[in-house]
This record gives sequence, structure tokens and C-alpha cells, in this order.
Amino acid sequence: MDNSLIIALDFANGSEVNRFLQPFAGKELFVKVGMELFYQEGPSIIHQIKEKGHHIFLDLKLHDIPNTVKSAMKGLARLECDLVNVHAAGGKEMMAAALEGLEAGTSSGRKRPACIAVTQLTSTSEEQMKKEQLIPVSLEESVMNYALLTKEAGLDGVVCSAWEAAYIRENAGATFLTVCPGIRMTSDQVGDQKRVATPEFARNSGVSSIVVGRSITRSVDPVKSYEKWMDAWKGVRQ
Ligand SMILES: O=c1ccn([C@@H]2O[C@H](COP(=O)(O)O)[C@@H](O)[C@H]2O)c(=O)[nH]1
Repeated sequence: MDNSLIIALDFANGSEVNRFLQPFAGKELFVKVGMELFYQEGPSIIHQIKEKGHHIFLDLKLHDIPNTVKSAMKGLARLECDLVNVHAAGGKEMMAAALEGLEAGTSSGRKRPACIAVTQLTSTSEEQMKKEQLIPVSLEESVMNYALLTKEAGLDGVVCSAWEAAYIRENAGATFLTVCPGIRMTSDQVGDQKRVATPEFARNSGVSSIVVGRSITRSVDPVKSYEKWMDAWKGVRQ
């Protein structure tokens, strides 16, 4: 799953997803199903997207007591997604329990889904983190702390912004995944994201995979937009 551009399918229902995916028929995409879509459509949306041949990041950001997360992950493993996640703020014990659940729910002979943890949301600024979460260190230190806890718990990587990816790579190793949302072209609207970066910056920082939502899903021509984004991510001259 390294070097992927993951499209965030933040749609209200399955019909909107089908309408979006239809012009991509024949292409093998990596897509992200988040809370908005999954809470409306449930597991059936995962089966439908898998039938179309796409890879899936199920972005439900589990955050609860270890036993609950373990049981939930056991169930989610049966959906056979490629990537799932939790919040690192749930702690090392919770993250280790998530892995145990995933392993228990993965059928024999199959590879368990990769599991990553959200560090600080890309919609969080350092100022907000200090004021609201009462974390006195820099945002980069907080993200790094969560990344190291995630690694110690045995998970495969983290969700972070592209700004922290190089530091994480240096300290946690090149095989530890850094999956980065908050990616924007310079002409794009930033919206609610705070720690944004361009695809070029992400590539040069050694980010494993980028997540792109509205810039593609809300564009007039999503296929053309996706191709433009892929070129920027892969480093093709514009
Ligand atoms: O820290 C995080 C964790 C998850 N996300 C998700 O990524 C996409 C980003 O969408 P855009 O439209 O490109 O902003 C969205 O689904 C978020 O839930 C994140 O942005 N930051």
C-alpha cells in the first residue's frame, strides 16, 4: 500500500458513491470509506466497492476501551479491507488490543489488514492542541510521541500531516507507514484542514501515501482531476 493516492469517498450514500466511481470503471483505485458513508450504508458498501476491484482504507478511527476495540476490530477484519485505523490517544493497550482483534478476525491464509493510528488530526493546529488538549509540547513532539507509542504497540504506521512525516520516518523507520490527509494543490480551498501540504511536498518528505478528498470528489471532472493529482503525486512534470 506504499505510494498510494487514496481517494476519500466522503459521500452521504451508496448512490453517490456509484455515481462517482462509474467513470473510473476499469481502473484499480485505493479509496477511503469513512464514518459518513459507513454509518449510512454499513458493511454492504465495502462489499460493493470490493466487487469493483478497488482497495479500501476503512477510516473509522476506533477509540474506546481495549476490550471493545478488540471485539470491534475482530468484526471489521471480516470485511477484508486493506487498511483500518484507531486513535493513538486511546493508548498502547488499546492499540495492541486492536491488533489482537484484527488477527483473531482474519481468516487463515489471508493477510490481516494493515492497522495505523491517528496522531493529531490534520484539522488541529498547535495553538488549538495546547489550549484545548492542554498538551504543553510542540505539535511535532505530540505527533512523534503518538507515533512512537503506535510503533511500540506493534501497529504498522500512523495518520499524520506531511509536515511530520520526515521526522517520523527518521525515528520510526522507513517501513513505518505515514498516511497523510490534508493534501492540497496551492489553488485549492483549505476548508477545515489546518496542517496542509502539497502533493510535491508530501512526496519529497517521504510520505507513504496521501489521502485526497474534496479536491477530487467535488471537482467538475473527477477523472481528469484524479489524473492531475496522480501526476503531481508521482512527480510527472505538469
Ligand atoms: O487527521 C486526519 C484524519 C483523517 N482525515 C480524513 O481524510 C479526508 C480528507 O479529506 P479532504 O476533503 O481532502 O480534506 C477526510 O475523509 C477526513 O475524514 C483527515 O482529514 N485528517
